Amino acid sequence: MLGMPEGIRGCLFDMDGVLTRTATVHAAAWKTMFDEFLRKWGEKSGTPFVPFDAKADYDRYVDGKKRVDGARSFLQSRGISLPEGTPDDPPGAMTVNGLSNRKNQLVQAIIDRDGVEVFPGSVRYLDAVRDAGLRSAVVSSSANTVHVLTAAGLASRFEARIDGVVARERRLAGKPAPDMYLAAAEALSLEPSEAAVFEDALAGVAAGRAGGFGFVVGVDRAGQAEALRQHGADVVVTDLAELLEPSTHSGDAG
Ligand SMILES: O=P(O)(O)OC[C@H]1O[C@@H](O)[C@H](O)[C@@H](O)[C@@H]1O
Repeated sequence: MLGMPEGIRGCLFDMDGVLTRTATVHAAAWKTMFDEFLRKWGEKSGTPFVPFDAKADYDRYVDGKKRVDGARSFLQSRGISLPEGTPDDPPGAMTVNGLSNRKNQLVQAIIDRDGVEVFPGSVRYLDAVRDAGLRSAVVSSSANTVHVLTAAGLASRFEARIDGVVARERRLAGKPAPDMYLAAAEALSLEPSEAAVFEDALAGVAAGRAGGFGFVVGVDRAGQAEALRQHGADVVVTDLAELLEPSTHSGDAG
């Protein structure tokens, strides 16, 4: 009925791009910040300005990761090494933390201005999970998770939350390491094999595979179904509601 194998007792949901239409909001904020930076960097180093690609660069280096991990990972892809700085660096300072803080300023401004849209199919799926008596947690790298879930009207839907704030407090490694998902399974008193992971990011499905979870659902919002499979998805859907009608999705979950 939920499009998952027997034995799954709980669902661990990524948020941005799975529950809420916020992956594109993050991608836009990353692009504004990195393009500001890359222009300055080009002038300083005498190299041409090559803009951040909000699809290719975002999907490959940034999506699904903790903020500073995403910043560092993209900079590395361009051979740029900046000092780490500290979390209270001013937004836009030429450090990994300063650039990350600038991106956060931008993303929060967009969310405050435009609000948050939920995917209706995901809300239907959350309803079905609750009605089936399964447990559920949200597992997001975002330190803005509470703010986004509240704006989306989903804050009371989950029994556990492992997000960017919790990961920082508990020093959990970020996705693609499985640690955040493992912490969520533990919070629900489930073995990884009893939990399903729902992810739209390559780093996220990789975390699901690395943690030995019972089922990894790739949610393809960006035309990257094959890459999601290669990184660890057992099945790929374009919307969670497809799992409520199992015959329409491609994969091995009958
Ligand atoms: O900057 P935040 O809100 O802490 O979010 C960190 C990351 O959270 C992830 O959920 C998003 O996929 C990334 O795009 C984002 O960068």
